[in-house]
Amino acid sequence: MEILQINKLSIGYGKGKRAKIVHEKLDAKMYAGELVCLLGENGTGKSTLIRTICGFQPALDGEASMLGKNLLQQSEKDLAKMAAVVLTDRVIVPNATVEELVGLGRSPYTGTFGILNDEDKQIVHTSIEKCGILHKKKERLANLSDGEKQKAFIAKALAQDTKIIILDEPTAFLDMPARVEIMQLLRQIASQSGKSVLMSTHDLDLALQMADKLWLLSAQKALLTGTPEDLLLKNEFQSIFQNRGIEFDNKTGLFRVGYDYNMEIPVKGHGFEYVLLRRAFARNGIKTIRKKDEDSQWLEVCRNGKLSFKYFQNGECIGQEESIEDVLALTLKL
Ligand SMILES: Nc1ncnc2c1ncn2[C@@H]1O[C@H](COP(=O)(O)OP(=O)(O)OP(=O)(O)O)[C@@H](O)[C@H]1O
Repeated sequence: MEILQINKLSIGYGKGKRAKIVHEKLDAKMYAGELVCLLGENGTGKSTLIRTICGFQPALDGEASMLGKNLLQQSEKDLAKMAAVVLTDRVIVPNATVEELVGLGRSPYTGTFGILNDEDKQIVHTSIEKCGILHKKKERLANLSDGEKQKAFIAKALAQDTKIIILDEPTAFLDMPARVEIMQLLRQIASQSGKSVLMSTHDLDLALQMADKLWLLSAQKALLTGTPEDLLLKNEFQSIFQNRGIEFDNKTGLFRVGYDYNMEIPVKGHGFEYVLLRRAFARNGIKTIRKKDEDSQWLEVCRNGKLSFKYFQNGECIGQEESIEDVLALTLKL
């Protein structure tokens, strides 16, 4: 089921002649139960897009709609029932407990004084439980780790009981295990509760593995959308992140640093040892090329019981080392 649709949406700042257009005519769709990661280099407009969709800043043109209703024309309270938002520059109330923060998620449904009824309290409890921080329910936010704090904000978004959850860089400032945990939690929320989750991130590797769809935003192109695999097949990452000496390797889904090579060495070998040797050599400006039959001198990765790196000249071994550090030193001497 289609949940969110953005249609010829133009985003940016200011009005009229002095408007700063960040992007024009963006189109995208999001379906129920999908985790969508919004990716793009610094300054391409991810936060601007997210803030516009959430109604925190006006669109310059076009529309964003949810289940047929124009999000950009909703009252704050109605919008809060449609989409829950977790921003990086969120206001932290350090003295509030996890339970109190998550309780704020119920505010679109409570009266003026924000008093929670039994059903609200149950929803708050379940939301905290789903985020795996029930043991921190009575803890003050100031006493939580960054990862736990993020989970508390996600629990608040869950308690808001919306079809969409939108998050701006929820994994920023977290260490690797915490990033994975937050992504897994969001993945679970999308697939188990049928909510649509849209998040911006710089964690390309995690997004490639865990997102159902990616939205790629770049300065040159409009918004490219699709499964990570389709975008890899179409070679879209290369054009988007082609910048500042990095290269995107479609086969591994990883970035390669572009090196200036000043030497080439024919190498015979394969497997993990060869990959690591190639990486260490590249870092030192040495390009490894596959040994051809006619090469008279080459380096060979040998695995006869013990790993060794041997230099051959006209079929004879002229030097041998057992570590990458030593073979590199030998290579630079030769
Ligand atoms: N309040 C503002 N007024 C005018 N221009 C702004 C404002 N905020 C951001 N911009 C500009 O809009 C463009 C997009 O910024 P935005 O913060 O949306 O990018 P981003 O992709 O989220 O970047 P990052 O990955 O660094 O967070 C940038 O050129 C930025 O300088």
